[in-house]
Amino acid sequence: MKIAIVHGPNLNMLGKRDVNHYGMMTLDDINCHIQNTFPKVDFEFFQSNHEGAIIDFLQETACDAIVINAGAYTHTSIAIRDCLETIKLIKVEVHLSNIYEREAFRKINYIKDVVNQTFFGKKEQSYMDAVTYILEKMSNF
Ligand SMILES: O=C1C[C@@](O)(C(=O)O)C[C@@H](O)[C@@H]1O
Repeated sequence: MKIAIVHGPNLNMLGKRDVNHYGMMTLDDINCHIQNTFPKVDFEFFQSNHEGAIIDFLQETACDAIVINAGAYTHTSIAIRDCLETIKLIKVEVHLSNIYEREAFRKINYIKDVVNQTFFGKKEQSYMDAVTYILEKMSNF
């Protein structure tokens, strides 16, 4: 069982972004934290600042489930939404910050209704909750 962890634009800049919203961890810290928390799970980590590259990755993935933080594309990308809608895997959306308690434009979410679940507002813990959700869901199959 392999889980893809997909990080969208600007998430490679974690550590330099607003710590109040995103926490202190860098992207490498978060990826290591995920792997260390779930040592028996095989992960594929992917980050891109490019919408098309994210879509290419999603279309080609051989993973069994997807965790995606689409970053700002969450609020703009019908293309990523359409891509996720086509993929018949367990898909979980995450956000470090609470997108529903920030600017109005962050309340627009093109992704939330083409994924199984969304976790947000708990900084890196949002990713851990997403992986736990997937593992529980897969153990029920
Ligand atoms: O880049 C990001 C990160 C984010 O997805 C989050 O993880 O909280 C929230 C988005 O609104 C923002 O554009």
